[in-house]
Amino acid sequence: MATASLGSSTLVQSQVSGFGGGFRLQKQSLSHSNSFTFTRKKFRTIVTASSRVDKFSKSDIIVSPSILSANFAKLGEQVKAVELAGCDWIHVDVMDGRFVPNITIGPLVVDALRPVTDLPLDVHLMIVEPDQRVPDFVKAGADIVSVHCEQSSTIHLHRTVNEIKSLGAKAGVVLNPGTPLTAIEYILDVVDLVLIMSVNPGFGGQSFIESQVKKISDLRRLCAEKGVNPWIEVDGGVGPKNAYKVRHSETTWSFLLCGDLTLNLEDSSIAQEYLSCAIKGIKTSKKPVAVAV
Ligand SMILES: O=C(CO)[C@@H](O)[C@H](O)COP(=O)(O)O
Repeated sequence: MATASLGSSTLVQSQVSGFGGGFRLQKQSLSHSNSFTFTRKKFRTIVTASSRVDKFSKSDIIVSPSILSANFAKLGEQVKAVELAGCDWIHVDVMDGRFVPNITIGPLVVDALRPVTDLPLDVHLMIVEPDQRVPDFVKAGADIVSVHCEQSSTIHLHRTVNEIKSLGAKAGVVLNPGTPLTAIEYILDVVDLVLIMSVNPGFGGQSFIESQVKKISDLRRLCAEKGVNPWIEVDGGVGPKNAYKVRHSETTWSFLLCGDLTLNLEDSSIAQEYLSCAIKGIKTSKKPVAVAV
């Protein structure tokens, strides 16, 4: 079967070029005393998590495709393919089979992806007690770590958000479709990003929940009242046909649109074109105009 492969020479080249501002060479050891241990030691070019994200402007429309739909046997190649197709960040969906009914990946996969791309790794933790795992994900190379505000996931939200920031990553907070904005009112001043779930978390390929459009407008109003300007990310069921609903071009506030990009394309001849069109389609999505007949 043909794949969306871009070949290893492309990968190697992009590892030695394409870095932006300040980086340093550092021997890195990943270790944490949780249910698994990193023992791998290696030399790696380090770009700080914040500097990768700070290269983006809040007025940009950012497309952050989810790796959930990738062929995991070809993950590196497929991440490179979406990068070359023009995406901005890579969205990494981490699920534990407890907070959500699906199990995906852990820090080892983030660690494996880090040398593949210099795009920000935007890690969404759909797990119970994320504070237990945050250090592993940041050490593995996450640039943004987002945790759920629901108490069935994060017990001490303010503490966990501050923990993420103290480790040098950007901190995001996530709301399920049924969770009201009041749940994050008192941490809006400390978060870098708010992620509005426009599907119930756990699976790709679900339909966009329309009621979340109002929640996004209400969030923008709340942020304005509080004088804060976090990234606003909308995740689930977003594609070229409906992205305009969650993008508000009248302001300079950016919206990050995840999902709806099928990474798992098996035909390399159409994969790159398909991905480029999908990303462009999301960024330029417009409300259809009624035509008189
Ligand atoms: O976090 C999730 C689902 O829980 C999302 O990131 C989805 O993976 C987005 O995929 P589509 O809904 O666009 O297919």
